[in-house]
Amino acid sequence: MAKTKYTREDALTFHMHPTPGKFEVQATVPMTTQRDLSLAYSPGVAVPCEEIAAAPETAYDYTNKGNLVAVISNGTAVLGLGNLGALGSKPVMEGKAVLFKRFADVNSIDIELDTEDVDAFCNAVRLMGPTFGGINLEDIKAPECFIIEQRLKEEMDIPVFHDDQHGTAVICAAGLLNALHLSGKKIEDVKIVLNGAGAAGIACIELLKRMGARHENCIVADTKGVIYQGRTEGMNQWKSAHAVKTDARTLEDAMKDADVFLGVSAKGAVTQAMVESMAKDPILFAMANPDPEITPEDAQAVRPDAIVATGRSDYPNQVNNVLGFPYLFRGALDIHARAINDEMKIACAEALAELAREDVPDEVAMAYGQKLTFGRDYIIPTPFDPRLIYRIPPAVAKAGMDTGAARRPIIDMEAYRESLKARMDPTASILRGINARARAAQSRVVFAEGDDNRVLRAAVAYQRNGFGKAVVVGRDQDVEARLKSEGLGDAVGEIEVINAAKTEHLETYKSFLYNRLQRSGFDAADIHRLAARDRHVFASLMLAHDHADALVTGATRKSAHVLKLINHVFDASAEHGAVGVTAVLHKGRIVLIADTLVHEWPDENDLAQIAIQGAKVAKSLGLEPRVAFLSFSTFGYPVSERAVKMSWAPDVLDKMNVDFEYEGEMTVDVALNAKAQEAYPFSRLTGPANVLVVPARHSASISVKLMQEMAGATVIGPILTGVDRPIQICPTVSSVNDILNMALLAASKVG
Ligand SMILES: NC(=O)C1=CN([C@@H]2O[C@H](COP(=O)(O)OP(=O)(O)OC[C@H]3O[C@@H](n4cnc5c(N)ncnc54)[C@H](OP(=O)(O)O)[C@@H]3O)[C@@H](O)[C@H]2O)C=CC1
Ligand SMILES: CC(=O)C(=O)O
Ligand SMILES: [Mg+2]
Repeated sequence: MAKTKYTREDALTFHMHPTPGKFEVQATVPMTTQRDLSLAYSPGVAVPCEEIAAAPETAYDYTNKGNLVAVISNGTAVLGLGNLGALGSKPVMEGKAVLFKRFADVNSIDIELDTEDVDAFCNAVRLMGPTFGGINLEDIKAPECFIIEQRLKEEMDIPVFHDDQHGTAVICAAGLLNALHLSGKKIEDVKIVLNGAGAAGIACIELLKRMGARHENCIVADTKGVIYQGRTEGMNQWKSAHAVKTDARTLEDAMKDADVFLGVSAKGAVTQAMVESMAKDPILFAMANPDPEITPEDAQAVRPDAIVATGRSDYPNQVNNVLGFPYLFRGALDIHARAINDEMKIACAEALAELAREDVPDEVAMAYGQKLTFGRDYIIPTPFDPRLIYRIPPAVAKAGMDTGAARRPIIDMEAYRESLKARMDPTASILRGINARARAAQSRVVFAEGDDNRVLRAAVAYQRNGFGKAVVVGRDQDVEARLKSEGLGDAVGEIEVINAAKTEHLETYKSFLYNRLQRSGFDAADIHRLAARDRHVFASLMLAHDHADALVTGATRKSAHVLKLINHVFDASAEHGAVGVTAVLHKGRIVLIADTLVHEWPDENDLAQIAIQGAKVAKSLGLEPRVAFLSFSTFGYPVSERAVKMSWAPDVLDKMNVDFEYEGEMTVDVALNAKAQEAYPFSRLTGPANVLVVPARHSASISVKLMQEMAGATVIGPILTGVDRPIQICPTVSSVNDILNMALLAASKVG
């Protein structure tokens, strides 16, 4: 798996834009009219206040409590970076909050408490209990974290869960169950060495012991070495509980003949010599963040038989609590749990382990750009597995119900599973799918406009993110100056720059172009000008000669003009079946609008062709296409001469035996709204449309831009489809990210 490359500047820019930090708060009720105001606030708000005061459990009905979790830290053990203080921990806590939302649709807010005093900390958290449905404690160092969690659990009536302890323990247990399964060893027989006797370490070893690991087979070590019976230095009661009778004094001693190494300590704590001394088929979970105790490369260099996991997303086998806390809380919140108990944790671990052993569906493989099969490099589900949301919380909720932790049991588990599926935003997995496919394709993408700083930044990002090779068309000195002015001087040697006038292939390109255009009024001088001076034509020629795999252009000139130039080299016109399809992503929905680029005023045959290309793009994005032909009338009313072609287009498709749903003509609300569709029971659409074929390019442009400007929708495209080679034409207003997205579409051959 390629390592994701980013610079310190990338990390800072990510956190600074579009606004400082990683999330904002949004209202879920209308706040427009005087009436809204009187209901949301005084006087209407008094009614739920009184109800809750009389019956506290109704807070789950009238407030956001039931789906709100606080991520609370004092910053004393921020990842493996040590004590960075409360404020220094805020980026991590904001990060956990957005992970809650992204993976389990749990609303979450970060709270950083500026105290290392256990009493002050506990008081603050306890007092804010009414606000939340659960408390996720994070990055608080041991041993204070044990006291804090224990006390808050006793004092509060909502789940209090220290993620570094139990989240880590649950994922570690899930991964270990599967790793042992693969190496044919049993938990009760294996010799386990744990390095790091803090929050994560103590919880991991305790859970593994509960699951069958034998006390005398487990050696725990910390900065002072092995925790043996009788040791006095650097001890506390939680460490003492795991002290064993042993002659081993150092980690090195302990690792000899060990079957399992678990690291929740610090970067580089393990050497290759230690790994070499382990038993046959060793298992190493080097979980320190952001850098592991030993890298998988280093471990496997000396022990190719090792199964290795880390806490990072850029290696196989990510054993990270991100796989646990979102789903544990989802399940706990949905039963209005009083606590997250051991049974709920074990159910979570077992459900995760079981999921990894199952066949990975194609949609997951597509999202990862590779087939994942249970084995040494896939012992635990990947964090973006869309099955997690409907497989893990039900297991947690059921265990909570079975053990009396539920205040409100779930009656219909099947309906619950369905409701969990509906929580997830499908657009995220689509974007991820494009990313992963581009990464797997490793395409050489030519960026035609090397004289534009946005394009250069996108090209650098494309290559540095490991998607493949970026080639820019431009003059070396100009590109160098531009990169330097963007603070990307170090990218000068990385990116290949091709100067059209100087390339060795110019004569070949010119003769190819002359052959195509000699009977269209172009003479030799025109051909030279086009091939050597026009970067759109030149870049197209590179693509036509397989000197690149994909092309991105259009950021500096109007799309229609660029398309005309590309047509000198490729058959990318309406007559040849080219179509522009734009993806509009908004509020968890995605619709494709076509034709947004090529056909000015399509007739019914063109419209059928546009539908076919639109459906093709939908399928390549993992959607089941449902095409609607749009108009301002629905099934013949009101009658209009201009709209009639939209009702003829389905007739054209009827004769073509296509394999997707289509219907029309209809207005856009009927197309998109299941309720509105009920008025037309004869309609062949089985649900809201996701491909909208519009009557003309002007209506396409108006719809897309209106959504973008008024609703703030994310727009990807127009995706040029129906052309032999992957070419994408960006709108001139594109940002760096838009251009990068277009490059990824081209690279992954969507369209
Ligand atoms: N992958 C994942 O999901 C997770 C990973 N982690 C990682 O685990 C690590 C520990 O986190 P946490 O338990 O919260 O922190 P704590 O501060 O509570 O505990 C750290 C423990 O590690 C020990 N330690 C530190 N450096 C070394 C070293 N070089 N050799 C041996 N022992 C060492 C400390 O020893 P002593 O007691 O002597 O000070 C202490 O016992 C961090 O790197 C963190 O990122 C944590 C949670 C989840
Ligand atoms: C993953 C995590 O919680 C940590 O490293 O602290
Ligand atoms: Mg943590």
